[in-house]
Amino acid sequence: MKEVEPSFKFQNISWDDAAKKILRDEGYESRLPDVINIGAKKAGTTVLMFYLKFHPQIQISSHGQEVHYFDWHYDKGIKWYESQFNLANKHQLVYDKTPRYFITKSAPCKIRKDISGKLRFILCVRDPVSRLISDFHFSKSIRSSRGWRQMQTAESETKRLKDEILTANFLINESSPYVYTSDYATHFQEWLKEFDREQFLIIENDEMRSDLLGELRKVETFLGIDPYFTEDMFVQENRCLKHEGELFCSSFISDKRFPLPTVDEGLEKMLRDYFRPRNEEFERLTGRSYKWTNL
Ligand SMILES: Nc1ncnc2c1ncn2[C@@H]1O[C@H](COP(=O)(O)OS(=O)(=O)O)[C@@H](OP(=O)(O)O)[C@H]1O
Repeated sequence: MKEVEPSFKFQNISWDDAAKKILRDEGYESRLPDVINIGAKKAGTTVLMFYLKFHPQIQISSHGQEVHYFDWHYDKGIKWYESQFNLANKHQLVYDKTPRYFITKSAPCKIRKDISGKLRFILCVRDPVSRLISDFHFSKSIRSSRGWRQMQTAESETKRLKDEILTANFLINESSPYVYTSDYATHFQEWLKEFDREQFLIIENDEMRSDLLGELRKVETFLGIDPYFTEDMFVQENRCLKHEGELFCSSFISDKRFPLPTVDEGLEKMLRDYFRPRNEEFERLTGRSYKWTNL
């Protein structure tokens, strides 16, 4: 009898399914995440995933994007969630990054119920005021047309920012999503109702900007995976990574083709006064200090 070529065996199934079959034969399987980067939005979550995906023991979503299961796609079911990730072998960890989970009140409880085993979380944080400005700028920049952008000035952006984050009585508007997302203590409290503090690694944005390799090593240690990143891999001011003889570069700098708002002394003081007690509470909850807590 004629031997059937392996490629022939797969001719009625997609290339993707054929590749998956080969991987399954080699011990790869579909799995729910072992580690979730829960946020916060605009605190450096993309750059962190860009590098971690090169680690041989990390598998991310197959489309390389945020999965948004526990906030937007929960009705699609857990099998759908599982199917969003690359197959992983027993030495690898499956990694989800969806910064909106951090502020989704129902997410911690859903995650605890739906994913068994000892999950680990990475929480990226940043000076709440600079996070707020980045979030404000970025949200509008992705929604707005080029014509709109060209008409913006620092003054018009400052006015728009104030309209968004201040109430009619010129107080900080707690329900503005920009303000709300930067109130780390309120959100983290919800996570601590369901998980132990030890399950979270906090990555601070300024520390990641000044010592990317150091922070990646913290992630490796926290996740119990082999040390992979070395100094010589990072080139062009950390924007590119040398991996298996190739150079991979990406731009993580948000689109700032129209002016940023100006945060004058008065507004900055209001924001700092608003966030200070919340930052202090966040320090207490996380058991570590941040340079921006008492600014
Ligand atoms: N190496 C490094 N370290 C720390 N932070 C960095 C790094 N590279 C980029 N960035 C900044 O990360 C900001 C975007 O954060 P996120 O990727 O979490 O944004 S998002 O929520 O996924 O949209 C975004 O901030 P802004 O530029 O202020 O908007 C990026 O500049």
